[in-house]
Amino acid sequence: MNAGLFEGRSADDRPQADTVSANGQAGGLSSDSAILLVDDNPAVAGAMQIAFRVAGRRIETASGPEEALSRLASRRFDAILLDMNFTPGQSSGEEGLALLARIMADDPGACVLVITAHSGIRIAVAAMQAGARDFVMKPWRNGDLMAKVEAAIARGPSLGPGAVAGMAVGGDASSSSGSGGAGPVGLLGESAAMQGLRDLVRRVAPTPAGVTVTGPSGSGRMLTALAVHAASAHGGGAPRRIDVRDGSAWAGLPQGPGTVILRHPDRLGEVDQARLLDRLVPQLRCIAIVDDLGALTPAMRRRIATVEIAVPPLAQREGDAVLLARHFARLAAERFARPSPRLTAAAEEAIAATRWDDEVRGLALAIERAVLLAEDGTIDAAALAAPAAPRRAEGTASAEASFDLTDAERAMIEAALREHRHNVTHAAAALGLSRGALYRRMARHGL
Ligand SMILES: Nc1ncnc2c1ncn2[C@@H]1O[C@H](COP(=O)(O)OP(=O)(O)OP(=O)(O)O)[C@@H](O)[C@H]1O
Repeated sequence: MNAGLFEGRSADDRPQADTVSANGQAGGLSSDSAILLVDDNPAVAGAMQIAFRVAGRRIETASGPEEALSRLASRRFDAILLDMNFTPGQSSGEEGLALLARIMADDPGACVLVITAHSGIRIAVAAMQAGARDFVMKPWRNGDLMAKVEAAIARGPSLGPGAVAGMAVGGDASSSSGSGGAGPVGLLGESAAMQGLRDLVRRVAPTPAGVTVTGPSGSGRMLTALAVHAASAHGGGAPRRIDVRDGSAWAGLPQGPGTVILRHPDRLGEVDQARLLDRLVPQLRCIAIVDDLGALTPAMRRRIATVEIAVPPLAQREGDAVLLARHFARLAAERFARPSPRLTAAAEEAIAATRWDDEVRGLALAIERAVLLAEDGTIDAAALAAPAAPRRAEGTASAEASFDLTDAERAMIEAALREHRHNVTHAAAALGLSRGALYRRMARHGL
């Protein structure tokens, strides 16, 4: 927040010769190094953007914690420059320290340099204790700034007090620098439910325990599974993902140490679950996404479901729908090369009040559509009410009556599954079917 730019425009404002190599790049920073600057002061952001661009670096900016976390959820940065105050009049550094704690908890390998005023040495020390790799004092000299960023990236993560052994995504500078590895996974949301979910992920991920991820479809189960993997000992590489309903995919099951994300083991019958179990070697860490824990055989449950992580439906995440909507709006604007749109207050109210079909995925789709259709960079409530895909009315005849029995059976099964939050055992009971019979019908309808 505090002002403070360059100490005048001198030769020092340019990167110093000893930090620039023959190809014009500063020392250890590659030309595709991406830096994230988190600062709400447009003058600081503008000055830093110029400084990094002159040095041939790419830099993105975020004006506060929400935007910073959104950007960090969509890509990995080689270094993060973090201002410590974002609210006018604030100088305690608490906002910056809170954001630093969140960044380090999500990714202990993150390379963070904090930006403080000269009077902020106490804050800088607290930040270093919390895992920051260095600090930059305002006003800064561009040569020093580049050298510090370069050195911090090259140094690699240290196991500071905030770091949990085994959780760091790789232990050296190269694996933390974003080019390789799966990188951290941003599970956004500030609701108590999401904070609890992230805590559980952090506690469970470093262990070899089998984890099942449950919750409604579209709520972020795969993202949660990826977050468990990213924060685990094998988090440096992409995990194998296998939909076990596809028998031919079983050949891809790792036969040694590693992690596999198994989709839908609960959709297999008992015999196939036993066969699958035989293929899961002891050193393999399993993270499974299931609709119905009760459909797992006891043996399968013991192997893959030591801990359950239940992803809460959006309706149970106070305030998160709007935050996610802004995140998806930013992502969509980037993807479609549009200016980042603003959501009106009415649009945000509508987003918070809507029960999103298909959960987070449904919200993302509505926002993407609205971004594409937005004409003046604004998304209002009407833009969100854009035509939804025609849905069969639940339990009633659709507008265009259909007497197709296959369609009717599928509609009833879908309705029962929705009603019982994809708990197959309960849905089967409601339909008067055995679980096996329901699974067979679900398979027939591709559900
Ligand atoms: N908390 C979150 N923060 C950011 N993005 C999210 C979050 N939760 C979900 N998403 C995004 O929403 C979309 C749907 O999430 P995901 O694929 O994880 O759902 P799912 O529950 O695994 O769905 P299904 O099992 O039906 O495939 C993805 O694009 C994901 O990145």
